[in-house]
Amino acid sequence: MATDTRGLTTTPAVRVRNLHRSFNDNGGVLNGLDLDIAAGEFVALIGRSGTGKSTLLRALAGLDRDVAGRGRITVPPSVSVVFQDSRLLPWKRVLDNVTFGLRGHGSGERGRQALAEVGLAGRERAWPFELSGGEQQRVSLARSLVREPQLLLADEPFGALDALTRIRMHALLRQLCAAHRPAVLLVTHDVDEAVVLADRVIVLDGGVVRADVPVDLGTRSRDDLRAYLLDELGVEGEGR
Ligand SMILES: Nc1ncnc2c1ncn2[C@@H]1O[C@H](COP(=O)(O)OP(=O)(O)OP(=O)(O)O)[C@@H](O)[C@H]1O
Repeated sequence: MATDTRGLTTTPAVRVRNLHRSFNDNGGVLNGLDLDIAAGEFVALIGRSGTGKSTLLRALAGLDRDVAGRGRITVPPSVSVVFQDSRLLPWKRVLDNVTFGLRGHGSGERGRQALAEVGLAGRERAWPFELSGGEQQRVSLARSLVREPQLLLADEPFGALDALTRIRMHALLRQLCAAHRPAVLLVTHDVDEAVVLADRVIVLDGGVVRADVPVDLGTRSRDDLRAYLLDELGVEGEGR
């Protein structure tokens, strides 16, 4: 059981217990992983290349049903996923991409609102190819958030963007999460991104959680946290 800021017991939005995943006989990728994410909590997941970050995210998204493994996963009913590429449908206009699959009255208006929230008011009738990479990721975020997910899974969503656009997208994601309060699991290679965005940073290694570090800037500076996490990742010369 997780506890909230008042110390009260809360049911986590995400609960993973003893999760195992393997792709061949060379050993497991996930080896008994446990993880809780509270409702509204923003967790960043870092780890060296090939440690199983995407494997974990896909397991939470239910996108790995054919993969060998066991363990218990509980996620909320409403889950959205954002990937590094925006995965927009090229034959649909921006608004239709956002509202695709949405049912019910007023979905067009909800889509328009979501586009306004990500700074794309007026681009509803554009085609995806007319947008920049950053704008396409904004549409992808709008498409996720219009569904009001209780859990947002993001796999390197800003990995393909230039540094300035990334910074803008960080601000946007923070703003969207403050407004909608989904639980978030963000997979990233970027320790700075993790520290800037997350309430908690998890380091994956050997198929389990190696470190679970709250981002509490009252007790620790961002630089200190960054150095600590780089140490945990085994990045020589960058640690404390
Ligand atoms: N569909 C698959 N079939 C076989 N092996 C796979 C498959 N998906 C992942 N793997 C293997 O599982 C391991 C973990 O992969 P995963 O993509 O989860 O790592 P990651 O931490 O997200 O890596 P990166 O940071 O490089 O994106 C890797 O060794 C990878 O080769």
